[in-house]
Amino acid sequence: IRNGWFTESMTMWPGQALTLEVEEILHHEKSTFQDVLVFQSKSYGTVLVLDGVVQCTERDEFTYQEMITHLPLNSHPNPKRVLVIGGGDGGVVREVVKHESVEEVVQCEIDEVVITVSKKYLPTLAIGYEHPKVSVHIGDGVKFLANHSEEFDVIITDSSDPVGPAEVLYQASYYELMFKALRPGGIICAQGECQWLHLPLIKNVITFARRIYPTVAYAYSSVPTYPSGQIGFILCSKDPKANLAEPLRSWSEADEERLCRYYNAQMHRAAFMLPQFTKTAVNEA
Ligand SMILES: NCCCN[C@H]1CC[C@H](N)CC1
Repeated sequence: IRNGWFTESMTMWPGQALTLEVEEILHHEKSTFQDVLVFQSKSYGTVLVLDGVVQCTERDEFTYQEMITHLPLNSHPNPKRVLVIGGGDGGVVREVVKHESVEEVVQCEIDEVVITVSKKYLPTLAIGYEHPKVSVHIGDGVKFLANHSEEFDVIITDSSDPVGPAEVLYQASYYELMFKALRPGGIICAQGECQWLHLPLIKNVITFARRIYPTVAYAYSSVPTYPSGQIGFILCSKDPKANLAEPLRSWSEADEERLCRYYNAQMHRAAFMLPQFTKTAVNEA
């Protein structure tokens, strides 16, 4: 942080950076896994940063949390048991419990410091932890999945970038583990990086995902404080006939208004409509 500004500049997105004006540093510590920083920004509310990378801000987190959750959940006919890998800030579990059909949400987060810090400084996200349907397991998602077979209807991988603790979550072996942990008809949704910055990575993940799952799709949404202002999602289904781009279930407009600020049935469909350069890359995968 220099003269009151925080800058996110990473080799993962060379030649560009995001800078946010800082009002106050709220917390800064090194956990076992990563550097954890929380600051009050001038215009984006409280900001969580891990190893120098913006994870979420109070102002725009809802776009990402709603889309990574409701794209898979509204693509499943009757989701009862949901697993969240990562998601330490609590935003995804806050969204999952909005689905009446869900009976249990299990979250596996490797770094307890992220949960503790989110409960203290990001209460509008960590509110998810207060719900009776939510149970939290502190540990490595890969190890957790290895001990669970055919248990979950939906698995959401709410991860940071493929550098550091989340690197293993972008490999074929991890997608095989999720496949094994899914019930028949199960769906996974993983943080899928950005079409402007990571097309080779996206192509690589889709290529191996297609060897494991019968249905694979890429979607994206607008998130101002993520690199290039967008983030993608990789969705896979065990159902060969699944059309992930068409919501199987949707709320009434009144419920959409009550429950979400970004997601609705139209945005669900729109998320899968890709610009030509991405569509070509995804089709070639
Ligand atoms: N719940 C927030 C999860 C973090 N999502 C990622 C953070 C880092 C970004 N470069 C990409 C999305």
